[in-house]
Amino acid sequence: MEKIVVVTGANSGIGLALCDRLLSEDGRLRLCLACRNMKRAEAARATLLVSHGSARVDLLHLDVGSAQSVLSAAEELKARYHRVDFLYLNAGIMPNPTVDIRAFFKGLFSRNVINMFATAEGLLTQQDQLNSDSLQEVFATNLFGHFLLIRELEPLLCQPGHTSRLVWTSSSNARRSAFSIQDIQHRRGKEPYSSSKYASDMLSMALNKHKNQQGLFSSVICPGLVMTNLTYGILPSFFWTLIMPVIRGTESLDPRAKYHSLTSGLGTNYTEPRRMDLDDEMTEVFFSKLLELEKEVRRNLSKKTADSEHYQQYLNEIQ
Ligand SMILES: NC(=O)C1=CN([C@@H]2O[C@H](COP(=O)(O)OP(=O)(O)OC[C@H]3O[C@@H](n4cnc5c(N)ncnc54)[C@H](OP(=O)(O)O)[C@@H]3O)[C@@H](O)[C@H]2O)C=CC1
Ligand SMILES: CC(C)CCC[C@@H](C)[C@H]1CC[C@H]2C3=C(CC[C@]12C)[C@@]1(C)CCC(=O)C[C@@H]1CC3
Repeated sequence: MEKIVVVTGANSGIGLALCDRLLSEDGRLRLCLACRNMKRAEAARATLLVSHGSARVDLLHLDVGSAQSVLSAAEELKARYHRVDFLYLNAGIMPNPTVDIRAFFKGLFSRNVINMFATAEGLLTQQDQLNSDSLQEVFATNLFGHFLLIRELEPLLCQPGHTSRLVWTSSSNARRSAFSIQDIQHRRGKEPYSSSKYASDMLSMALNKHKNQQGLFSSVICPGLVMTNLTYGILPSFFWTLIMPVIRGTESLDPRAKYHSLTSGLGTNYTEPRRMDLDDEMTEVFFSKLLELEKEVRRNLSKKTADSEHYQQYLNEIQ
C-alpha cells in the first residue's frame, strides 16, 4: 500500500536530504513537501525528481509559524489524503544567533570541551520576536505550529487498525535548564532555540502517552551538527570549512530516547539512542499548557476572522 509521508521544512538542508533518502529507501511512497516558500519548494521537487524520476512528490504551502496557515494547510491535507503514515516535524529556525567567543575559549581548555562541541552548551544565544499570533517566533515555528498541525491532522494520523508515526528533528542543544514551565514560550530568556527543542522532546513523550492507544507513535532524532542554512547563519561557510575537522570527532525506537546521528573521530557515521532528560510530571503540565494555548490561539483567530468580516460588511454598507 502506498505510504503518505509529509515533511515540514522540506525545501532545504536536513529536510531535503531526508526526502532524498526516503525516496531512495522506498520508491512507492508518496511524499508531500510542506514548505512556506513555494518557489523553493518547486526547486526542491525538481532536485528530487532528477534522482528519482518516477517519484510522486506533492507540494503544500505551510508556514508553521502562522496558526492560520497551519489550519489552512491541514484542511488541504485532509482534502488530499485519506491518511498520513509519517509526519516529519522538521521545519525550524534559529534567528540572530550569537556565539559567545569568551565562553568558547574558556570551554576549549576545560573538561567540558567535548560536551561543548556536541551540544553548544553555554555558547549560543538568539534574539527572538513576536509573530503575527503574538507568540514567540521560535516557539511558534519549532514547536507550537507543529503541535497545532498534529492536532488538526488527528483524523489522518489516528485511524483504527492503522499506525502512524511522528518524527521530530530535535537537537543536542535541547536542554532542560533552558526551559521553564512558567515561561513555555521562552519570552524572557536568551536561548529560545534550546528551549523549543527541549519542549519538542517533552511533547513527543506526552504524545506517546496520550496517543499510542490510537495508533500514533512519536520519536525524536538529533541529526548532529550539519552544514545547512541554519548553521551558515551562525558562522560563514569558509569558517566551517576551517573548523569542521576539529568538530567532527564529537558526534530507531524507545520513546524516551533521542536518536543521535554521530560521526566517530575516524569519520564513520553511526546512530546512537540516548535517554532524554525528561520529567513525567512537568511533561504532563506542559502538555496541558499547550492545550490551553491552543484554545486561546483558536479564539483569537476566530475573533480576527469575525472582525474582518464585520469590517467588510461595514464597507459594503457605506458604499
Ligand atoms: N543544522 C544542524 O546542525 C541541526 C539542525 N537541526 C534541526 O534540523 C531542522 C532543519 O534545519 P536545517 O536543515 O539545519 O536548516 P535549514 O535552514 O536548511 O532548514 C530549515 C527548513 O525549515 C523551513 N522553515 C523555517 N521556518 C519555517 C516556517 N515558518 N514554515 C515552514 N517552514 C519553515 C525552512 O524554509 P525556508 O527555506 O523557507 O527558510 C527550511 O526548509 C531544524 O528543526 C533544526 O533545528 C537540529 C540539530 C542540528
Ligand atoms: C572559533 C569559534 C567561534 C567556533 C565556535 C564553534 C561553534 C559555532 C559551534 C560549536 C558547537 C556547535 C553546535 C551548533 C552550532 C555551532 C556550534 C555552537 C548547534 C547548536 C547547531 C544547531 C543544533 O541544533 C545543534 C548544534 C550543536 C553544536
